[in-house]
Amino acid sequence: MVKGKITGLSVKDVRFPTSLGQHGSDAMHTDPDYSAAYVVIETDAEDAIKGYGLTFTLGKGTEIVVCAVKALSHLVVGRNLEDIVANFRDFYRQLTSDGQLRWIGPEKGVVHLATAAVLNAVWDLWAKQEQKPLWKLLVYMTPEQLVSCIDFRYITDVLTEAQALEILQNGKQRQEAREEHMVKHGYPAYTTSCAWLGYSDNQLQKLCADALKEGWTRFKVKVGADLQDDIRRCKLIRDMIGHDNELMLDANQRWDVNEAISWVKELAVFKPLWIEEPTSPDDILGHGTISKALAPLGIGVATGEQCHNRVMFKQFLQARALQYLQIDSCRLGSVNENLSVLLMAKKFNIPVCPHAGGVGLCELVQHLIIFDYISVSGSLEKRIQDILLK
Ligand SMILES: C[C@H](O)[C@@H](O)[C@@H](O)[C@H](O)C(=O)O
Ligand SMILES: [Mg+2]
Repeated sequence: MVKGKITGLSVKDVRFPTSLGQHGSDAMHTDPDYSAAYVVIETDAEDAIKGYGLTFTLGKGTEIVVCAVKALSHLVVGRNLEDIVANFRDFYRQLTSDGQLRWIGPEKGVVHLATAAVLNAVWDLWAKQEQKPLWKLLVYMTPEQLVSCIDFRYITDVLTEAQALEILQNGKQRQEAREEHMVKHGYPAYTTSCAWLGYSDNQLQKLCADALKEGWTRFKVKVGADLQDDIRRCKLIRDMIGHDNELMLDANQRWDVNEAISWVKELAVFKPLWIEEPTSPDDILGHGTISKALAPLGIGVATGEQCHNRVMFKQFLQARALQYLQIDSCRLGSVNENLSVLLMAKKFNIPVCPHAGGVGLCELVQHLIIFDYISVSGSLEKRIQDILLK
């Protein structure tokens, strides 16, 4: 039973000096300080349970997201949790359609990151009051309840409410067996922590050897700044992991479209599964061109960590511009918007491989992808989740 009126919302600017060790560095973010705008909401309920939510940021940007969270808080404080979850679609709309704040979005950029942090806290509060981990709350919601959380505005040309319901109803079939599988085996994952761009070859070798020893079988390497460095590093890692293990590349938006194609062709000998964010995250048709050019080499295009919203994902899917869809628990408008993207991916039969290279993201997004397996896609084929090693 959900209960209580939201009586307070606070937000903290939390930063870790990861840039000192070049942890998290890539071809575009050379000095990232992993950070978060961290939201806590309180209610007047006797249980005193609080909801915790965050959005991932890098250093200075956190200041601005914190301001945006404060600007949204009047839409949250004073509301009854029961009313929010009974009509979650409306609440999502109120947060994303505020007459003054939507001008600096809409549903993108700082204001959308702030929306994600606030809504993540609301979902956390709901799951805690129900005494379930978030994935289980989602798995045990009815298809009607799930659909009532989604804002279908702008996506009904590819996914109507009725179609979403049908997918979720089908997802209920043999759901118990998939839940058991998740509890026993967990979700397949790859490590992104061995080969940040600022790491030396020695460091890369050591981390890769450690990860192999721990049983990791899939590895992501940062590329995009210097072709000769990329060739050397990819060779190093491929030689270590062999051809039974999987290699993925991530360029973090470094290239123009034609440059991406020619650069990745030079790296094709290392047989990467995908090239991630080869160009601007907004260039849907550019991703389509790259996908087409690399398909004969067996290399897919992965993107999504900086894809603003469901509308962009809709177009990526319509344009067949990605082969691996990387949802992010804090870039999209929390669980609500991620649900719509999971359902669209199912409709287009595109595997979802969540992004989680950032503080808190691994912990959050695993709930969404476990739900996806149990209740939406029902498949683990070509599906792996991003994981940071401690
Ligand atoms: C700045 C960050 O570490 C990114 O490099 C990271 O999210 C990366 O793109 C990833 O896919 O994990
Ligand atoms: Mg990435």
